[in-house]
Amino acid sequence: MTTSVFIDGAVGTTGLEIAERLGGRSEFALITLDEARRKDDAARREAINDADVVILCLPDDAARDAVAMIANDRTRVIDASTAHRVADGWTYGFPEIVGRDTVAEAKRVSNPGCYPTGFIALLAPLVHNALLPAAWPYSVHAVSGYSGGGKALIGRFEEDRDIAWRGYGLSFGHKHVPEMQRYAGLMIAPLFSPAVVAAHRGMVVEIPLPLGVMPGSVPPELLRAALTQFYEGSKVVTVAQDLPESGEMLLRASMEPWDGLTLHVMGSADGEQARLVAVLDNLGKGASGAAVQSLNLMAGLDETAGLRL
Ligand SMILES: NC(=O)C1=CN([C@@H]2O[C@H](COP(=O)(O)OP(=O)(O)OC[C@H]3O[C@@H](n4cnc5c(N)ncnc54)[C@H](OP(=O)(O)O)[C@@H]3O)[C@@H](O)[C@H]2O)C=CC1
Ligand SMILES: CC(=O)N[C@@H](CCC(=O)OP(=O)(O)O)C(=O)O
Repeated sequence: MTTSVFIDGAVGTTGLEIAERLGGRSEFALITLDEARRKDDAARREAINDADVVILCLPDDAARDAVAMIANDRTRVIDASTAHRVADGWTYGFPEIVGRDTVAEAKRVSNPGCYPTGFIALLAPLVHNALLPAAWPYSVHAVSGYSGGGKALIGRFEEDRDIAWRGYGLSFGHKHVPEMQRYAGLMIAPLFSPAVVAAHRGMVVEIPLPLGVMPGSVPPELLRAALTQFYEGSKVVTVAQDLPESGEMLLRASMEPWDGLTLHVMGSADGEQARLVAVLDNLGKGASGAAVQSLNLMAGLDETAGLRL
């Protein structure tokens, strides 16, 4: 059976990468709107209601408007925006965390944010299994390639080649904090310090852990073992067992599209400190790859079909 798919926002950064991953796949038939009609509400309404699955790759307000255009009981949604990530009635599209069957059966799926993907992948299994405390003020430092800010930020970084690093979120309240707190099961909102580097894609999310002063904490090796067991069998998420041989971690500006996620647990010799680090592609498991993974499950297919792993 063919699943018809309409990508609303198909020529944006996320939309284009989803279309690339669906290209040549006979299980899906893409509904497309030409340049003259892609922002025409009547045309979008028709395409949305014709589709079995609509994937929203739009700014938050436009995503809310698109959902309001659905006038049938059949059309299912994957929303790549932040609009519905902690909204009632929506399933968080993180199959490894919420369960593959839950995503497969969902009608309204909210694609996780790019930074929260790394944060939640590292913390949720450990907090849910009481290996790390829920009542702790976690910090999270992260860098993203500039494609994370869509067409506008890509334009800015490609115009001004002198920006090497851009810290932001300086007045707090970043839009990703609520989903990080909710799905990692935390009692206290994490302190989030995001930044952008002069690379098109790629992301590193780091959570420093002062284990020695954290109540009920366990040694770093146990944290790594628990994550390894949790993600056993996943073709998308890998837990590194050793330190990189070179003794350093690199994000390369030439990174190719990649839909995987690698988790690292690095611990000090005395076990008093650890660094949890997630490495991903903001446009891969952080956006388009995750949307295709959920779409595969919703269509009853292998979750990794068409992914770049
Ligand atoms: N980039 C990333 O790494 C990630 C992005 N996301 C989310 O995905 C969504 C899309 O982001 P991204 O692809 O980066 O953004 P872009 O700015 O690259 O693309 C957004 C697209 O939406 C189009 N658009 C805007 N308003 C409308 C409308 N009313 N009707 C139809 N089309 C419209 C834009 O048109 P036009 O081309 O004319 O401007 C543009 O093509 C956002 O909500 C973002 O938060 C999520 C995770 C990561
Ligand atoms: C580098 C950059 O600007 N990143 C964006 C997050 C990516 C995004 O807009 O998408 P999601 O919220 O859907 O993940 C930001 O920090 O606002």
